[in-house]
Amino acid sequence: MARQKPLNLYRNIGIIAHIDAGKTTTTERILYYTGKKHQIVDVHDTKDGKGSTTTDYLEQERKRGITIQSAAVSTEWKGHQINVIDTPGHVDFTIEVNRSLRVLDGAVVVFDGVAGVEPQTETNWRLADQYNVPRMCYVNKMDRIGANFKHAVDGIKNRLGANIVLCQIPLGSHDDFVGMADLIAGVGYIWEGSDKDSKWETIPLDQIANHPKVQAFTTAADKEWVSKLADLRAESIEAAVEMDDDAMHAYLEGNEPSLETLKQCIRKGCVAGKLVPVFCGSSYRNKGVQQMLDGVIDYMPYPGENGGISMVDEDGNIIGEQAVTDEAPVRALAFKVINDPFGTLTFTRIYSGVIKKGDTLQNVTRGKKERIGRIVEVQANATREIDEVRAGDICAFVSLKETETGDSLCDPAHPVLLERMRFPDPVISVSVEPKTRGDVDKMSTALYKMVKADPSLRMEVDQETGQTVLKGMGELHLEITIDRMRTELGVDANMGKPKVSFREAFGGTVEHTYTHKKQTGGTGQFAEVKIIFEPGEPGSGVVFSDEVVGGRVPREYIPAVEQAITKESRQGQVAGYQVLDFKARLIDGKFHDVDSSALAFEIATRACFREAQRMSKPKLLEPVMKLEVVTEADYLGDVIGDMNRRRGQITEQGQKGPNAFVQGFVPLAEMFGYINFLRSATSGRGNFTMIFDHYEEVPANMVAALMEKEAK
Ligand SMILES: Nc1nc2c(ncn2[C@@H]2O[C@H](COP(=O)(O)OP(=O)(O)OP(=O)(O)O)[C@@H](O)[C@H]2O)c(=O)[nH]1
Repeated sequence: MARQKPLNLYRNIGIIAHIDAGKTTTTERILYYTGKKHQIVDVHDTKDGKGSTTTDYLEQERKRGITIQSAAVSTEWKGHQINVIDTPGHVDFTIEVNRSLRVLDGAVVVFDGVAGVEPQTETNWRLADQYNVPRMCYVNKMDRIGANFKHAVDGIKNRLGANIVLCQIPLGSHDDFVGMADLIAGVGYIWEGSDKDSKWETIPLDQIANHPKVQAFTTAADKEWVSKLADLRAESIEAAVEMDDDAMHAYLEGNEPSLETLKQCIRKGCVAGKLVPVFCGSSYRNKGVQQMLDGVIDYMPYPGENGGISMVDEDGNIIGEQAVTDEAPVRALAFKVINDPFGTLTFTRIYSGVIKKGDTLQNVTRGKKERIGRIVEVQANATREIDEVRAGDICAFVSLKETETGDSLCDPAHPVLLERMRFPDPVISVSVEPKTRGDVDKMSTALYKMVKADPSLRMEVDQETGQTVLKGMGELHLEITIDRMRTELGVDANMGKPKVSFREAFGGTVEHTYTHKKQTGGTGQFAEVKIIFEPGEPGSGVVFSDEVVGGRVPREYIPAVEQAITKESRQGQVAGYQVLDFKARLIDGKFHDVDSSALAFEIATRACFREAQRMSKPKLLEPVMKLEVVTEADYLGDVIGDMNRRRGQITEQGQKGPNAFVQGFVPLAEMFGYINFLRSATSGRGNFTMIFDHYEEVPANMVAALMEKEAK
């Protein structure tokens, strides 16, 4: 079958934001207006158990009202196929945002019009920078009391550093939110009828100020925006034409660009990541969503418009780029695995080629064959079976056996690895045990499934105690995993006290020689290694270099040395935590024709590592979290005092809408149960967000006390 829809009529977009900014509501409205859903269901309703929003379908999500899993939904708008990924806002689920961004072509970043830029928006924005994802902004909740478009836009410019073009500005705020000015088209939209109607009257820009609904504005700030409309439009035109030399010249010669030219200029800048169009609305009141969808079509890239996907070798070095086209061998990336009552769904992004039902693909990451049985497209209310998928598509394969998140699926005749997703290491761990003794095996099978679906989870068995240990990105992340295991897989488990995942580092550069010699009759063991260990930059990982000359350590033993360093670095000398970021340079060594072996070199290297790390005055590192607390101003003093007691470092404080906020860094070890403190200190009115930021050295005088606390 030939391609039904040209690639330029596709948009694969993500909706990303801070918790509660309104992603789920916005996605629901998108599905409603694009005709895939016939009734508006609100997140409020679901919390009361009255309805069910499409993308929030897990029981925990309904209970907690937060979106844990990002689900891909396909829909259509004005002849375009739009695949939307609703990503979770909660900080513990950054991983979900991370992997969605990897496979998206563009993102709509949703802001709460009252709160503006929030910590998770910042984190997600930086992730989108890393993956070069073009973005547009949608300032939602303009109907809320305290909504402040200027505050949101200033945050986008100053805190996120975005070069923006205002495509729309709201006309009024809170109860006065009566419409929007479209600065690109040069018109105003004034809402008519009730919220449910979502109808509007279109009027010329210069008549907006005279409209009776605008004349009735009650606040000076709302009136001021309207008085500046002509200037704002001129600014937007300038920001647009700056993206294109021809348009800029024509504009400088006094020719007003056409609407078409303006849109092309903004599209060019947006696709290249140089310009961020800004929209506004109130999803809850059905205002602005259709215009925002038009913006998605006008400004978000189609698959391949921004280049293809990088192909890499085993070490992750880029070896080429695969363009997005049907005419190349199949290259696809599995980005999410969901255990669903109907079987496992493996969400996959197809970059090139055509995959048909019944095809066999090569899972290049695991070196296994994978047969494609059923292929489905997930729509608002149902899954639709399809026979084939092509370059640019996002779909789910049902019941794949071997594939995990991040794996590359390819034409078996042309296997190649696609650029990997990067996942952070867990920062917190808990012991878990089944509620019923007989459920031990069932629990480890269930945990294995959870870990397979979520690359930011790890499961280990503690060698000393035999306990099963689950590691993740935060307390809530682990709690929800255990909860999901109960509801989805029927295994009930208890969690122990959460523990911090500390790390270790070399304190300085050490050159050390170790000789392993053993002679107990028969063949002996002999190996000598001389290694320089150097601390590396944060995030540089473990780097090994073989700098031996003249065959003083024979080539066949070098892999044993490298592996020994990796193994030994998992258990450092301060307190048995993983040693991060160092370079190990093997510079010399000795061997013996008869007595040397890979094992002897492994033993020598491991001992060399242990002694060298101890000699280097090693450091203990702890995860440090970025914390933001928003509360009524009266409580701010107590919150700050408490942050200081928790070894916190305040970086910023100020006003956010009607509330005060404080931001800073606090060690995770001091943050367990923080929610309880905050509730009582602020009479339940304070909110916080906490995101892992970096590892930092534990002050020497704290090491013993911390280790003692951990041991309890
Ligand atoms: N006043 C107002 N409330 C809104 C608007 N959009 C969403 N909300 C409300 O804000 C709350 C959060 O909305 P959600 O859509 O669940 O937000 P979310 O960003 O998906 O949240 P998570 O999935 O938990 O990250 C809900 O109570 C919504 O009804 C809006 O435009 N105006």
